[in-house]
Amino acid sequence: MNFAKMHGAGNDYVYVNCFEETINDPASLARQVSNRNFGIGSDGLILIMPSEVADVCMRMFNSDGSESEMCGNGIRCVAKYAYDHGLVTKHEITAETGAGILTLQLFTNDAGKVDRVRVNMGQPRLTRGQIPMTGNADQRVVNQELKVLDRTFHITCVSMGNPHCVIFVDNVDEFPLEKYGPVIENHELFPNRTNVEFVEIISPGEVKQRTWERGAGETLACGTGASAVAVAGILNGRTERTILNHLLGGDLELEWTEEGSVFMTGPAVQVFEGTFDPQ
Ligand SMILES: N[C@@H](CCC[C@H](N)C(=O)O)C(=O)O
Repeated sequence: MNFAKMHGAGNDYVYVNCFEETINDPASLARQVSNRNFGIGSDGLILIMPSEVADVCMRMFNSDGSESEMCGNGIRCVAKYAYDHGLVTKHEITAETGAGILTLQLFTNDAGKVDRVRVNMGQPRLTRGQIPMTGNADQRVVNQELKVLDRTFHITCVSMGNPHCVIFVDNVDEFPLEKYGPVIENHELFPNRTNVEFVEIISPGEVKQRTWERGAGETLACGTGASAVAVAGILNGRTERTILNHLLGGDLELEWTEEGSVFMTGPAVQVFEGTFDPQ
C-alpha cells in the first residue's frame, strides 16, 4: 500500500490515495499504521477518496480505529495532496466530509506546491442535541460547571461536525491534561465521547491551546478544536472574532465571521512517501 505521511501543525496522519488504493478495513489499518513502534507512527489514518458531490472526499480514523466526522488539520493536508499529486488543478476546491461539503482555498509556494490552506469550516453547532450531549436537546452549554475527579471546570461545548468540550485554564503549559482529558473524553455527558480543548487566553486576539483528542490522546494540534475554541472564546466574551491560536506543533489563524462560518488557516506539510505492508 502506498502512503504519504503528512502533518498540519504537528498533527500527523498517514494519507492513502483511494483513487488508486482499495482499503477494506480502515479501522484496523488505522491502528496498525498509527503505532509509533510497530507501524509508521501517526495520530491516525486519512483516506483521500473520489466524491460524487465534491472534488475529493475525506474519511478520517483516529489511532484507536474510531472514525471521526471531520479533521481540520487533516483536510488541509488532503487539499495539499490532491493539488500536488494532480487530483485537482484549481486553487479553490470542495471536499466532502462527515461534517458536510467544505470549501478550501489553496496557497502555493515558489515551487508550485501547496503550503498553506484556508478552510471554510462551516457553522458551529451549539445545542446539546447537535454536539451530541445528554440532556435538553435544544440547550446550549456555555460556561457550565462540570465536576471531574477532584476539580470543578467550566465547560463550553461546540460541534464543528465533531464534538468539542472547551475549558479555559490559567496556565495551559502546566495543566495536567493526561489526568483530566480522558475522564472528560469518556464522560457520560457525551454519548459519542468528545475531544477536549484546554485553553489559556493570552490576549483577546491570541490564545494557547492543548488538546486531548477523542481516540488519540494528546496531539500537537487540532484544527476542529481550534475552530471550536474561536467560537467558545466569543460565546464567553473572552476573545475577538479573529484569533491567533498557538498549539504545541504550530500556529493556526481562526475567524468566526458575523455571517456564522468559521475560517481556519494553517500549514500543510508532506514529510515523506512510502509503502506499507498491512498485517
Ligand atoms: N486532529 C483533528 C481532529 C481529529 C478527530 C478527533 N480526534 C475526533 O475524534 O473527532 C483536527 O485537526 O481537527
